[in-house]
This record gives sequence, C-alpha cells and structure tokens, in this order.
Amino acid sequence: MNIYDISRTLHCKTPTWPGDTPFSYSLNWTKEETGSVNVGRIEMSVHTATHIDAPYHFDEKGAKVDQLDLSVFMGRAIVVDVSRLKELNRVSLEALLKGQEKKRVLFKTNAWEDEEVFPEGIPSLKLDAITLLKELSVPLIGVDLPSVDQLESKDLEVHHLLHETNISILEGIDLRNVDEGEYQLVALPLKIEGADGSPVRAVLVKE
Ligand SMILES: Nc1ccccc1C(=O)C[C@H](N)C(=O)O
Ligand SMILES: [Zn+2]
Ligand SMILES: [Zn+2]
Repeated sequence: MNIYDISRTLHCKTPTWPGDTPFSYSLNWTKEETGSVNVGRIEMSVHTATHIDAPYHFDEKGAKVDQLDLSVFMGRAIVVDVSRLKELNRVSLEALLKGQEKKRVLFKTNAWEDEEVFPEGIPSLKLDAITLLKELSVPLIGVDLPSVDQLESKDLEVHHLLHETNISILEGIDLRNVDEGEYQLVALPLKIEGADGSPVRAVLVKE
C-alpha cells in the first residue's frame, strides 16, 4: 500500500490568510520544568494550510465541523491535472471528468508557487463547472490553493454554489508529488464543537 501525504506542514512560516492568526506551536511546559514531559500548545486559524470548510464558515445556518458526515472525507478520489487549462469551466473539465461519477475530485492547479508565501492570485472554478460536478454526483472537491473562490471575493459564490450542490470543500492540499489517477482519500476534520473549519491530515492511498 502506497500512502501519499498531501498535507502542508504547519510551522511558524506557514502562510495564513492576510491578517488572520499565524500558526504557532510552542512548549507550554518543558520536560525540564515538569520533570516528566514536554507539553505543547498550538494557536492557529482553522483555515491554515490543509483544511476543510464547514458550511458555517460562510452560512450562519450552515453545519459546523462536529456535525459533518465523515464519509464524505474518506473514499474514492481522482487527481486531475488542470495546470495547463486556461479556464476551469465546464467545457474544459468535461473530457477530464468523463465517466468519473461519485468520486471526490482533487484539482492540481500548481498555482500556489511558493509554499512559504501566500499566493497573490489563484484560479477558481467557473460556475458552469459546478453544474458538471453536480451531474457527476461529486461529494467533495479539493484544491491546492487557499480558497475555492478568488482571494478578493466577498460573496464567495463558488463556496455557496458548492454548498447548495452538496459538495464539500477541502483547501490547501499539496499535490506536487502525486500523479493524476485514482486513489482513496482520507482527510478527517477534528471534532471541534461549533467550528467553521478544521485542519486535516490529508492522505491519498493507492492500492
Ligand atoms: N481565513 C480568512 C480570514 C478572513 C477572510 C477569509 C478567510 C478565509 O479563509 C476564506 C477562504 N475562502 C477559506 O474559506 O479558507
Ligand atoms: Zn477555508
Ligand atoms: Zn474556503
């Protein structure tokens, strides 16, 4: 069994959404102090690095992280290389996704060039592409980007339309070391009561 880790590393240089809480890990107690153990603490925005968005992130009435159906975050997935496409629209994706019903779709855009710098501009799905995902009953999409919408978007129309279409959102994956093809995805959110998102450890398994 081959396991590909598609998670970004959390460290003090992990870029965050501009203005959001930087990631930090530090020892609250050292082994020297306690005489027995090192004990760490973390501080972070839940939208850091590889994470999922709960609908509550963009919809006051939306489900929170601890209420999500976990089966969406585990199961058959395909990685599609869209790095050469001009636009992520229905027509350009149709050929790539033909016959791929019910699989999670992970889009490899390669557009986040420097992992230590928050990108300035990113590609995003055109709304007609989401109609195609709906027809294919795609349960989740993943992107190697900090958002499924344009970074400056305030209405978050891609987030909203995906939610209305019952498609879950995985952001900030790292697909640089994986080829196109079919895998099993595992990317489980933490059980954080009431949260709008959660970091995940995302892996692809090739059998
Ligand atoms: N962290 C933020 C802080 C302020 C405003 C937006 C964000 C986001 O994370 C939005 C992004 N579309 C996201 O879902 O991850
Ligand atoms: Zn997010
Ligand atoms: Zn998002």
